[in-house]
Amino acid sequence: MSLSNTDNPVFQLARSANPAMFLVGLSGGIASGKSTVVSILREMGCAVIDADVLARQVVQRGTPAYNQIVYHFGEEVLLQNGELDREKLGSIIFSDPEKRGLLNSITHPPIRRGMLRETLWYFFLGYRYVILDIPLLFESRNTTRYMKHTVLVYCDPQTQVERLIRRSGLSRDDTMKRLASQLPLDSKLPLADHVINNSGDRDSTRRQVLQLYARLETSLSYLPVRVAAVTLTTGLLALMWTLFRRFWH
Ligand SMILES: Nc1ncnc2c1ncn2[C@@H]1O[C@H](COP(=O)(O)OP(=O)(O)OP(=O)(O)O)[C@@H](O)[C@H]1O
Repeated sequence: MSLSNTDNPVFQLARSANPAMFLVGLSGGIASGKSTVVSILREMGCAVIDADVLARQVVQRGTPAYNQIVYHFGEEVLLQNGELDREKLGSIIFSDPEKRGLLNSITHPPIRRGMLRETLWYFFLGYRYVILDIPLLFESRNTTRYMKHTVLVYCDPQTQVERLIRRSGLSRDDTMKRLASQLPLDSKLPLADHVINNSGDRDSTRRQVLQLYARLETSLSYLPVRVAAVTLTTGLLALMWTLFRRFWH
C-alpha cells in the first residue's frame, strides 16, 4: 500500500519535527529480506516503525477505517468473525484502480497519523533517528523526500524467487505473477542512498546492517537544529533573567 499524498498536514507536521531528529526510510521488495534487516536493527536498539503493522491496526474491527470500508465495500469483505478479509479486499483492489484509490483514501490518513504519533513518541524518548519500514517507499517520491536517508534491502531476482517459493509454497508461475505486480528491485537501486545486498548468507547481511547502523549512529544530521534550539533557548533564558533583574531591583 503506497503512502503517497504526503502534502497532508500530518506529514508536514512530521517534517517540522524531523530536523531535531531524522527519518530513515527502509524498503525492498517481496521476500527481499526487510524483516531480517529490521530485526537486526531492533536488536541494536534502533527505533523502527512498521507501516504494515499500522496498516493492520487501523482496520481492526470497530475502528473508523473499518466502518468506512464495510460501508463502501459491503459485508462480503468480512470474515465470519467480523474481521476484515484482507485477502479478499486485496484481490478486489488488485484489479480495480478506483477501488484501490478509495481504500487508500480511507486507510492512509490514519496510518500517517499513527506514524507521526510513534515518531513523536520516539523523539520524546530521545531517539536521534527513527527507521520507517514502508513497503512501497520507493514507489512514492512524496514520501522519500521526508527521509534523510533511504535504505533498500535488495536481493537478486533469482534468489528472491527461490526464497519466495520456499516461504510461501506457491508455484513458480504464481510466484512470478506476484513479483510482476511489483516494481522490480533493480529499478529501485538508483533511488536508494544505502543498499543492503541480502543475496548472500545471513552473516553477510548482518555485517552490512552493522555498517549501516554505524553510519546512522555517527550521522550528525540532527546537530544543526539541536545546536540552534539550545542556542535559542539559552538566549531566551538569558533575556528573561536580564529583564527579571532589571524590573525586580
Ligand atoms: N540472507 C538470507 N539467507 C537465507 N534466507 C534468507 C535470508 N534473508 C532472508 N531469508 C529468508 O527469506 C524469506 C524472506 O525474508 P524476510 O521475511 O526477511 O523478507 P521480507 O522482505 O520481510 O518479506 P515480505 O515483506 O515479503 O514479508 C524468509 O523466509 C527468510 O527467512
